[in-house]
Amino acid sequence: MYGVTSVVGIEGGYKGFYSRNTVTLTPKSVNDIHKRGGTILGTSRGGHDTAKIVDSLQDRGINQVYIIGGDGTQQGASVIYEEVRRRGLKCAVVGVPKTIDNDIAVIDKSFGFDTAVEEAQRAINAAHVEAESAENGIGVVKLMGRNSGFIAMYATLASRDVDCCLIPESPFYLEGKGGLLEFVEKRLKDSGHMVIVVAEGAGQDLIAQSMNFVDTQDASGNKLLLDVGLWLSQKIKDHFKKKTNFPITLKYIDPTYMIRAVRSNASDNVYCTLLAHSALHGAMAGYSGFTVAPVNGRHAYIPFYRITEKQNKVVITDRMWARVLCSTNQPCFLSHEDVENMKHDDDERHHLHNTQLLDGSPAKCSPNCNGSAGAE
Ligand SMILES: Nc1ncnc2c1ncn2[C@@H]1O[C@H](COP(=O)(O)OP(=O)(O)O)[C@@H](O)[C@H]1O
Ligand SMILES: O=P(O)(O)OC[C@H]1O[C@](O)(COP(=O)(O)O)[C@@H](O)[C@@H]1O
Repeated sequence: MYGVTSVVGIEGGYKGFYSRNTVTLTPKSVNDIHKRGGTILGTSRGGHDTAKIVDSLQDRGINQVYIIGGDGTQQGASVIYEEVRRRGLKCAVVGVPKTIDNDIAVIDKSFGFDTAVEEAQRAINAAHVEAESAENGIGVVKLMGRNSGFIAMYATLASRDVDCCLIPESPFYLEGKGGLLEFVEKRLKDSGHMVIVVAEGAGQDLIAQSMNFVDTQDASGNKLLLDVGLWLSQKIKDHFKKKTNFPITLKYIDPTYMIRAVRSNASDNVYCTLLAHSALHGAMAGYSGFTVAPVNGRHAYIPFYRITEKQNKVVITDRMWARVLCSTNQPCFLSHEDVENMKHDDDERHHLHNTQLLDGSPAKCSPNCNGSAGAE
């Protein structure tokens, strides 16, 4: 349609720009990739040398670059775009949102999220079957979600077999009145079994405290997480060990990488096609410096600075989290005062955001240097 003659792939993430040769991508070579999990190009953490990346774009004569990944990747794309602009290069920089965590701000959802939620159902179902079959059976399922608990939240709502959902945004505590252990005991007495879904980033402060853990980071600068599923399982076992006549059977399931590795589902496949079309039309129309994705159901071009200014997180004073609490009947672990304070903070943030929009803040999604189209 646009008469493009050459499309190349960069292998191994950002560092692939300057440490590897490109691979030629043709309609034939990518024809079946939606039927596989993972990535044909490979991925990596770290390795963001902006100057070298833009040198490589320049040397290779690349005039459109499509960068696929999560919120860290979009941050990287944003600084590449700034450098491309600073050098005055004719190269469009486009971000495509792909992460199962759904932690990219502004957009309706990221590619991969639906698939992850769907696959998480299998693990929850297994945990439920195991828990139901044993005396005082407890199934603990860990799901991905480093800072954002969307997978855990949606999987919980979708499955309806979950008795308690723990996410990074909602602090919890174990001991004492209103604590998790009290709830577990009560639920076992009432139903004889239960399923707990925990997002990998939940309760990290609690674990760090109990283990005197010092922060370490991966190559991308992300905090290395401790295994909340193992920790929680042990705490629950320890609690019931102290009780006489209350034997439990706990099964811990960690399906995280199995979930990330599956092929995308039908809804994500369609979504991916729309993202690709939209991204391409945007770059061909002369835009640059944007992430493409639907916002309130409409495909939009969102300037990088809007995408990178914050992370998408579950708002625990919103209705969706209330629906989870309603469906599980779990404690909310917060006092009335905590909730009011959070609401107040959210209102203030919302007000500030709207004021910035009305003020007409920083740069807009800019037209590409070839300037064939696009309004500021
Ligand atoms: N603030 C940043 N500035 C520039 N590059 C970044 C930034 N954050 C992340 N990156 C780059 O994006 C890559 C992917 O980020 P990471 O957080 O690992 O994954 P994700 O894209 O899934 O969030 C990193 O390895 C790094 O090269
Ligand atoms: O953004 P992606 O690649 O879909 O995956 C996000 C998930 O990957 C992780 O960063 C873990 O991945 P790695 O073990 O490969 O570093 C999780 O913390 C996070 O929930």
